[in-house]
Amino acid sequence: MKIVADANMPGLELFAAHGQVVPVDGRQMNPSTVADADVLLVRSVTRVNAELLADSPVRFVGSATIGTDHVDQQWLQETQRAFAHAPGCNARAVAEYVLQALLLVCQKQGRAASSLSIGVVGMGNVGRRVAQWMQALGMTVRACDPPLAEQGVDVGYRLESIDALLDCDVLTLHVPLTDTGPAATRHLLHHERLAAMGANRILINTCRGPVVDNRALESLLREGKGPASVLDVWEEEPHVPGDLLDRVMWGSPHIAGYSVQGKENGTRMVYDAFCKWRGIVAPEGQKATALGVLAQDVQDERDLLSLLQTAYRLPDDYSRLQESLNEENSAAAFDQLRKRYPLRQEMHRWLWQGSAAVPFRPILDALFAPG
Ligand SMILES: NC(=O)c1ccc[n+]([C@@H]2O[C@H](COP(=O)([O-])OP(=O)(O)OC[C@H]3O[C@@H](n4cnc5c(N)ncnc54)[C@H](O)[C@@H]3O)[C@@H](O)[C@H]2O)c1
Ligand SMILES: O=C(O)[C@H](O)[C@H](O)COP(=O)(O)O
Repeated sequence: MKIVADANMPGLELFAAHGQVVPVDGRQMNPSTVADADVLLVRSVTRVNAELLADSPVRFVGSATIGTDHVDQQWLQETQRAFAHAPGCNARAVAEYVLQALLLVCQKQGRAASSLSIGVVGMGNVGRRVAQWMQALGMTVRACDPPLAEQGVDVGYRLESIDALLDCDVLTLHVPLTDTGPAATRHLLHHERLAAMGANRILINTCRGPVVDNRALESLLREGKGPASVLDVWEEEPHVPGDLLDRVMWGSPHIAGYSVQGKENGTRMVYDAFCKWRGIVAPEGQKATALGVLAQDVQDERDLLSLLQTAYRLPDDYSRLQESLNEENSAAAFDQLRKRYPLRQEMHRWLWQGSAAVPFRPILDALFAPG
């Protein structure tokens, strides 16, 4: 069996027991790369559709990602090709990123995050965790998810419209990128909505770049009328517009979900689906032991930010992304930042020891809860 895989997918050795694994640059995959492949394993940068696979014998496609906008699932189904992805694999990494982003902006603005309201747009795997953690921090949480509202799903919050949420102090986006249907999300945050948010609000986008109209955001920020923004994702990746990067508060190269555990979970979930597709029992994964102890007292939000930054520093990602724009080929530099991303552990991989002021206990419990 020939298994063509994105070379950036960790843990490919799991698949090596089942055939010949051929690692390929995800952006360079083309019909000839998959001409004699049985299995295709991708990440978000490979477009999987008829153009890539029509003449290929590939029968199983796995994407080690949460997002699936790069995959034409309908065509895969119509042509009887099995598909699996990794729902929720890196939700925790994204929630840690959002928490740090929020604390950084608040520290810079001299505000207490706990006193703010946050609108969570998209209450799936990531959005629900973010909502739970922000509530644990003491924020007022509001939520929006028209598809779940339509289905009558109870997510623990009253589901409001996106327009109703524009008066929240903070808006955080956790929707898939979609182009059709009443809940399509491309340019969900268009010029009018961004302008309605205004300069006193905070916008965090960790879902997909085109959910925010990047040009509208840049022009509003240039005029001093746009929300303080933290962007992990960009409308035309791997191209990042320098004028927008200069105007956001923090930015990063689509790495919010790039924790060690987020990536490992992604591969593992696709591997389990692959084994099921082949009718074999997947061997158990190894149980991880704690990495060590983080000893730090948490008396205020500054301490909480500093604790988070023992594991990961968003400002470092921002600096690296800014520097990458000086490279002759900044799009290739963007991909390299992602390919060579430093190992980043999720907080729950450590044991935390210290004293905490009462209001911070719920968020610390959530951050260090196993699983
Ligand atoms: N930056 C990163 O590294 C990173 C990491 C993980 C996920 N993501 C992105 O984040 C997205 C969300 O992840 P998830 O795991 O929560 O996905 P999910 O599928 O579990 O949840 C998405 C939710 O969005 C809702 N939704 C759809 N259209 C909506 C709309 N117009 N308004 C409000 N809600 C809407 C859906 O009903 C669903 O509940 C993914 O699709 C992916 O594109 C990015
Ligand atoms: O959808 C996802 O899971 C994330 O956006 C993921 O982290 C993207 O990473 P990539 O597949 O581009 O390496």
